[in-house]
Amino acid sequence: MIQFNNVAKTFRRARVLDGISLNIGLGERVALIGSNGAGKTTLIRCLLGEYTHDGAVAINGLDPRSNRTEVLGSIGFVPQLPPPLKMPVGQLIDFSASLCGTDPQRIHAIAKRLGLDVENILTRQFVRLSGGMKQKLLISIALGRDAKVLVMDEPAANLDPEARKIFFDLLAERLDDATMIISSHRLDEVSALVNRVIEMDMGKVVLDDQVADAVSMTATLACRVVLKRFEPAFAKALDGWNISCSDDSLTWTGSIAGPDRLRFLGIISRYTALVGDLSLAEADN
Ligand SMILES: Nc1ncnc2c1ncn2[C@@H]1O[C@H](COP(=O)(O)OP(=O)(O)OP(=O)(O)O)[C@@H](O)[C@H]1O
Repeated sequence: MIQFNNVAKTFRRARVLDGISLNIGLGERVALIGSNGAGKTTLIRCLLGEYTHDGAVAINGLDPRSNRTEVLGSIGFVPQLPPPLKMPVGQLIDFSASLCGTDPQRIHAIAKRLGLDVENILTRQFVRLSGGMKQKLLISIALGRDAKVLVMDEPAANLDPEARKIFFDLLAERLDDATMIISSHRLDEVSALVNRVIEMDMGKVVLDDQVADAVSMTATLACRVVLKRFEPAFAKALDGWNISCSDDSLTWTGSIAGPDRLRFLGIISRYTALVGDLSLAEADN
């Protein structure tokens, strides 16, 4: 579905992509990870047909630079930095919907599921929304259409846990009909969403790993943490998670979205000395 064949890109004299060859098939969900400056965004920009480069890129056999309209019509893209658009939200939705031939109401419906009530902000300039609101709207625009390829740069970074859970559900609904590339600095943020991890460093692919596809994206885990003693910092760290404590603040119970399992355990691991007992069990949805 997506092919990079010996792709190289040089800015001035710096070689930013250094012979990237990858084949990404239908149904693959790729975490594109790597440190700052590794070349992730540049690779994505080549896929979107924005840069000239050496080597070849193809989506369904089409070169994105010479078939930009057709290729962009098949890609839902959530950029790393929201564009500084002054356009009002309602107009932005209508404009985006008309570009990719979808019904604006599909975008409204996804935004609503993510907790963004678009009807109340139709006349507000996009640039004046909060970071999380912008991200929800960009995700809604990317998912509110029949895109065969979803390309997302740190898509869940600004979302609260509730919106993240809904975002994972929305992606789960697209597993059979879309290929996903999710760029991130941190594997723990995206690990449960993906079935392949590609790590870049200094313009090269340094790791390309198929990963176990065991955690269902829609699973909910019942969670229970028993503390040996209470620390206010622990309560603060769990602020925003769907978890609450007993009267003595020692027993914490709640539910965790399946794909958030690793992120949650990462937080708990900072308080290992406090934890007397911990359980996470898959519950029926
Ligand atoms: N338009 C440009 N002109 C010159 N250099 C550029 C340009 N775009 C990117 N670079 C350089 O290319 C290298 C790779 O940048 P890129 O944005 O692709 O990395 P990245 O892996 O996405 O990093 P981050 O995680 O910080 O977003 C960096 O050294 C960057 O400075």
